[in-house]
Amino acid sequence: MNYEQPRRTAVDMEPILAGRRMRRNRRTDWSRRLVRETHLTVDDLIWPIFVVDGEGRRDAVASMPGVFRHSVDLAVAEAERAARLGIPVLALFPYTDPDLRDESGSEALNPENLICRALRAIKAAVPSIGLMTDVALDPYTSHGHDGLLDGDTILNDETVAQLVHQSIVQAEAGADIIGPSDMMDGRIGAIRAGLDRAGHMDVQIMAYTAKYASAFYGPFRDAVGTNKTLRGDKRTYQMDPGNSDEAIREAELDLAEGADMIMVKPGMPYLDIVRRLSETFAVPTFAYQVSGEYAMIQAAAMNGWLDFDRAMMESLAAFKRAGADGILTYFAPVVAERLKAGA
Ligand SMILES: NCc1[nH]cc(CCC(=O)O)c1CC(=O)O
Ligand SMILES: [Mg+2]
Repeated sequence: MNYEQPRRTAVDMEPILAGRRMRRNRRTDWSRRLVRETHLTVDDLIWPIFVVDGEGRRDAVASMPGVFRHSVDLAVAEAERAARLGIPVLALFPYTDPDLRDESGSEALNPENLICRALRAIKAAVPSIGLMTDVALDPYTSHGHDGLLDGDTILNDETVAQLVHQSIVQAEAGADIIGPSDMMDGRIGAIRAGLDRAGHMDVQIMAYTAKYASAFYGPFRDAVGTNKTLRGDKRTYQMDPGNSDEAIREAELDLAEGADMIMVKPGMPYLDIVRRLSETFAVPTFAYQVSGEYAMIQAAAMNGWLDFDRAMMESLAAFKRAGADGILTYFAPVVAERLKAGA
């Protein structure tokens, strides 16, 4: 068979193109760089790290290859590394000893708890880095829920009162940004008022504004030990994955209550929400590329099914394109190193 184009089927392209050739700008590397609309920089990164009791401890998280739970001394070393790389903020998450977990999550209020000790140690050693903390009760409760339970019911207002207390304890220990991830109603306003009354008017709040009831949190729950403790699911407080307008109302409320920054979580499956919120509100809008997203890319790369570097960088570029001002990502140190190398 001869597959050569017979002359008579050749189309005259000139009237169709009329000189409009999109590929012109894509021909060379310098031109692609020149016309690129969005850029990822190290300033976009928030690095979530896990801390655990002990000393010299570095426990691998099985479902998150490359991620560890660090004891406070080694978390300080990680913070030094982050500062060297220019990462602006670390987000701290505790693996609470099972013996310290109880029905009401009382360890969350202990000024000597793991998170507070980590905050003080990192602040003292690396004063230039921003520190964000998670406000919710799940790593501290025996049932793994973010709130207080009465039977099977999460008590909203009672929970909020405890979250206000938790926030003040964290601010006292040195938290710069409070990150309420619990999805109780009214907690942003209550936390703002509580922080102000306690003299912490400069402590920022990044609200987990549109946090969905997602399967993509699985590996994180391994890391903080809540896969073992969690009874049931979080669908009475986290958002339904089918909803988008509801995210707008959540953002309106959080901003009216005093949030300095808003966040969408998970990230990649919810880029439409990132776009809507960043366009609608024009306030600093963040996305959390969660543990399950990290695990997906890592697992495929480890199998040789994806090019790790390219998939990672493309996934992060997508957040910028969607309008995010920054990304919480477990890839942060690897990305920062890659950006520093000029790649
Ligand atoms: N308040 C808990 C919390 N804070 C951050 C994450 C998930 C982060 C991730 O998956 O990387 C979760 C999990 C949950 O709601 O069960
Ligand atoms: Mg809300």
